[in-house]
Amino acid sequence: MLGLEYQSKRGYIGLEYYGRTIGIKIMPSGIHMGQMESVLKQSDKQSRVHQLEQEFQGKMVLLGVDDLDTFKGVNLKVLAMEQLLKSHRSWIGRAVLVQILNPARGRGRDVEEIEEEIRSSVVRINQELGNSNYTPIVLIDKPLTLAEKAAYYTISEAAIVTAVRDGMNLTPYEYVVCRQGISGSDSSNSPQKSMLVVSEFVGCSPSLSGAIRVNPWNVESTAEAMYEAISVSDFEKEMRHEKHYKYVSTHDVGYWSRSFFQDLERTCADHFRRRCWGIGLGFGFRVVALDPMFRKLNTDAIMNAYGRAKNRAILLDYDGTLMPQSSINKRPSIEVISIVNRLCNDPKNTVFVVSGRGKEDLATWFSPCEKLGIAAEHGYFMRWQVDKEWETHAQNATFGWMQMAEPVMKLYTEATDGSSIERKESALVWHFQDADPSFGSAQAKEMLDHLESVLANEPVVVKSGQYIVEVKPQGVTKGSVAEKIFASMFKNERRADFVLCVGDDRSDEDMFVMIGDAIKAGVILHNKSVFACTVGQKPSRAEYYLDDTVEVINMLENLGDISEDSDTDSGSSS
Ligand SMILES: O=P(O)(O)OC[C@H]1O[C@H](O[C@H]2O[C@H](CO)[C@@H](O)[C@H](O)[C@H]2O)[C@H](O)[C@@H](O)[C@@H]1O
Repeated sequence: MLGLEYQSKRGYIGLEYYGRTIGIKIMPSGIHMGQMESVLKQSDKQSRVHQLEQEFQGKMVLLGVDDLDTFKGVNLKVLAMEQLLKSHRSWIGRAVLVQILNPARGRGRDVEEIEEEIRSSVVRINQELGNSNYTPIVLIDKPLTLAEKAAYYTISEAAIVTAVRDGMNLTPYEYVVCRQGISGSDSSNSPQKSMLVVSEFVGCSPSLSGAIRVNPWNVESTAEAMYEAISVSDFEKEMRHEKHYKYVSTHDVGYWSRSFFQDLERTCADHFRRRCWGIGLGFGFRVVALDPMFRKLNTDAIMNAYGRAKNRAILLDYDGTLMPQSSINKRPSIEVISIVNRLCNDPKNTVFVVSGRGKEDLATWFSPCEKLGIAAEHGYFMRWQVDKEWETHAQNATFGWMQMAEPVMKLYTEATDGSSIERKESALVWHFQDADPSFGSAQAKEMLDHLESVLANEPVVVKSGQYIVEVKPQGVTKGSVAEKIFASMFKNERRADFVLCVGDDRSDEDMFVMIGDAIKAGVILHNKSVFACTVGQKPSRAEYYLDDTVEVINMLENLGDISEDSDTDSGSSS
């Protein structure tokens, strides 16, 4: 949604946005039941009902209540009424459309034109199909009180809403409540009837499952729906009314406001313990929420813990962690190779580079680091050290989905100058780092949605990363890499008592989450020497951050020095 990460929570959608969860839920507002009931009790409403019952005696009234504007589809409704009478001539003289036109909220040529159009249709139809005793369409274009409108609702057999675009539109709700009447009155003891014909383009339409739904642009089918509404059996009218009244009366504004406050409390429960920072200017201004425990990684603290530990797990992401994102040459520098080697050569250490990159590049680049473990393609391939075989995540995985994903990526590549496709053994990646930034990210959001729908039934996930959209097999995450490393150390009686995990992007968050799970499961000794660290200050599951790759390299260099010193010490003492 909007290219942002979201989860389906219980009954609503939770958007993850700069460290906060934004809850999104459809709440079809509803009416104020108390207000409606007090209107129904008004004496002038009752007397107006009696007058209208006499005025329309022997007639079946279909009712429209709309504002005078271009979107309400009033003329379409009038034309549908004409069609109903022409197709079912037995209703001529018996069916009447009463159309209440609330005064326009503004004036302008479009309003004048639509008003003129409605009037001339009504005059023409009434002349053609009416007579001195029968007016097929009654247009009421003066302001009415709610009590007067309630009287019209009460005497009408069906309410017709044919808007071509609208918001919620509570006319059908008001109609249903008026047809029910007041509890305790004589009429409310006998079963009530009501029928609704509602445009599919109106907000309330999905909530009224007993309504006859129409596309108002289709005049013939709207006419048939209006005919059905007045001619079905009384029993069916009662059943539909009962269903609607039950929903409308229980889901009023009070219900939805209580529901809203419950959701608000649940969604924000966690926000109170976060620290919020305003960053950026103008349209770029954002509120970022960070955990109060989120802090800069202290070099002394990690060096002390490192020095004390006996079994260390060190998991390092590559791009954005060991390698600056801006670097053109992506090969690790001699300095990085030397630091990684120093860490690997310490027998207390299990060191892994955990990356989304392919295994050939990583193996070539880190070939001087013989004891380094490599997890490539987010862990689809893992190798414990240079002289060991590559392990594959799933032996019998199928990749037929690539033939579905690639044409979609090609479409976006053709339309987005500077973008390209990377084919890995287990994944396909669309890159847009060299495209226009805003167009590239807009295309990426659209493509992500497109791929998710095309691949909905395939065993893959579609993820966005640093200027990439990637399709990869389900279950392949850096989190499962971390899990395997901790489990293997535990099995070999080398349970980790020091964990350093550094990464910069979304895929690395899976490792941070897994570390928490491993602590709970006891696979890692305790959490005093656990350093989950993201690169850059941003919402993260990591407790620590370092500002950039330079700080990461400096910190690793310090740890490498400790290992080298202890190696020298043990060498000299032997
Ligand atoms: O897990 P990482 O080590 O962070 O790797 C993730 C992706 O790295 C590569 O993409 C990145 O580098 C590209 C330039 O070489 C750049 O265009 C892109 O924006 C970066 O995300 C790699 O190509 C991807 O397959 C990895 O998933």
